[in-house]
Amino acid sequence: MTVASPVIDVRGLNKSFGALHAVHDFGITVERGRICGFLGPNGAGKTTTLRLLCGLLTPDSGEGEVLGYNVMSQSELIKRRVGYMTQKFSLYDDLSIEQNLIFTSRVHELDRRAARVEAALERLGLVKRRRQLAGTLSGGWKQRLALAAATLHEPELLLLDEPTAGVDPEARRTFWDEIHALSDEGMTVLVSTHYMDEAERCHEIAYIAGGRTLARGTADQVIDESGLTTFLAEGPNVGRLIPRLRNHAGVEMATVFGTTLHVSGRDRAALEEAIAPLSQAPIVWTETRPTLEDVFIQLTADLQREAD
Ligand SMILES: Nc1ncnc2c1ncn2[C@@H]1O[C@H](COP(=O)(O)OP(=O)(O)OP(=O)(O)O)[C@@H](O)[C@H]1O
Repeated sequence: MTVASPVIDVRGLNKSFGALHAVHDFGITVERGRICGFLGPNGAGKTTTLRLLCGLLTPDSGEGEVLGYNVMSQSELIKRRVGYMTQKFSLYDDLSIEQNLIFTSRVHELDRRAARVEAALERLGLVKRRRQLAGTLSGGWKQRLALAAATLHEPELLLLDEPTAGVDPEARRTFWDEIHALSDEGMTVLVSTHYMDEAERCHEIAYIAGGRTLARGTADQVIDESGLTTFLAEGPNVGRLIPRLRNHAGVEMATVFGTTLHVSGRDRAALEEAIAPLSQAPIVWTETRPTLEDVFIQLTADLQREAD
């Protein structure tokens, strides 16, 4: 692999479990040092896609390379060069932080074990807690320990499956600072998440639903390409407008966010027609840039309509 080659360059990946086609024609190119976020509803196929890319599952069909190795035939070589953090905490509750890291380094038969463990403890701010049992750590610290374990062998590609699910905002921010620090050093990161703020912290995102990639690009590109227009209503009890909007042609989504109502659709004229009769004081309407969440709700609704 030359320096300029993408770390991931795959096309047409498919994976079925019996009759369930979990991943349809998945393709992606990710350059070195990029953080790529996978978003999508539960059961969309994000975990399966991550597993296809790190060599834990072999695609039924497809082609391409991960870290310069053939994704169909060299999964063993890929597996050894990636770090994978699963959804479940998979370390030992009854071992200390340090013992867990030593154990992981032995399982992977790493060289320079003591130095690697020490560096990981320092990097993730775990030195003071090194003797604390993993089972007694809070969610955020557990995730940092899991990240330390997943990066101990200095992988070139890191796959994180919902790494911050259930972790408080402060710990999530610290975790993301660490992901960005790794990326700045050249680590390529694929991360699945349900959090919109995390999607915005990725260099690029892929939105997956029903096993298909429905949108791909930077957050701005995904918003621009959605073709959505969004109006925002502010005023007392804006939620009461929803029943009058939902069945109106042109209104594809009407959802309350806090004290504001977001109304979106792709047909601007029809949307303006829908809100016109509701534009009376004290309700104030303004046009706003659609958020990623607006776009994702829209994409999932499209898929649902197709399925019905
Ligand atoms: N080993 C397996 N055997 C059978 N079905 C599976 C297997 N792994 C995943 N599936 C199914 O494939 C589909 C995609 O699952 P996957 O875990 O990839 O989705 P996901 O997007 O990661 O979901 P979540 O956000 O809930 O983690 C689901 O319907 C799931 O039940």
